Amino acid sequence: MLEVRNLCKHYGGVKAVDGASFTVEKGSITALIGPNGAGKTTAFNCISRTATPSGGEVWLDGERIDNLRPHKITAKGLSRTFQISRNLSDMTVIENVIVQSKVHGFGGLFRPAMSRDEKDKAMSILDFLGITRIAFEDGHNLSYGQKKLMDLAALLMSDPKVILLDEPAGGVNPSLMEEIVDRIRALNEKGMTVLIVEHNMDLIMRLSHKVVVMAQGRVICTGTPDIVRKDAQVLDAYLGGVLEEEEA
Ligand SMILES: Nc1ncnc2c1ncn2[C@@H]1O[C@H](COP(=O)(O)OP(=O)(O)OP(=O)(O)O)[C@@H](O)[C@H]1O
Repeated sequence: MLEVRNLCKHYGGVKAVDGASFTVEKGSITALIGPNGAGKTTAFNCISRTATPSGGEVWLDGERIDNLRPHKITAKGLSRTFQISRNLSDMTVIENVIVQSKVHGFGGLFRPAMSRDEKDKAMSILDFLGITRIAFEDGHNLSYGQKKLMDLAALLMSDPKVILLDEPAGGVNPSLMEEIVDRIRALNEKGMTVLIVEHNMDLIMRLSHKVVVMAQGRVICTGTPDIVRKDAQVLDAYLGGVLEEEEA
């Protein structure tokens, strides 16, 4: 469904992404993992076109999308969240959800005129995510985890086919993390394809069907969580320390 071919992004002399290729199969939960600075977020930025790739191609459902503007990519069915919540704190949750979905997070200096349909849709998404109780809370009253759920709600407003989640459980308390995992799984069961960047190995190993490991801008291993866990190169580059810590 999503195919990344030889993707490159250079910042001056820094090869943030250096010829990365991988695919995300339709209906899968695919994880993109790797040590800090491996190029995961940059790859996300290039796929969603919030950064311009220096080279390579991105294909969605057989159509090349790396030359499209971000809102066109959203319209084709690909949406993403950001590592840092883009919460517009002077608005309520429901306003945030609607505004973010309209302006892709780069505007929103006004209170939105919300149509009845938009409100109904936003409320049903908040209901699905289990957060209707905070629909009319001000953004600045939310916990970090609730903001993550709000971002997820905003992303679902565009009816995406594939979603890119950048550290959805980062900094979230364990019980809310379980809720987020549960909701991602429920979305996937409804047919949503998911690409996820996350540092929490336990979450990745439980949730994903396939894992793509990046290091220094390149893909060094791809496989099921079990295969990736045992790959010598991955252990060497990254997982060794993490898994040894977990097993200790
Ligand atoms: N705008 C930028 N300008 C210059 N260098 C950048 C920029 N964005 C990223 N980099 C560099 O590119 C490399 C990859 O960064 P990136 O944030 O994509 O890694 P990551 O795998 O997402 O890391 P983390 O897990 O810490 O979020 C790093 O060396 C980073 O310093």
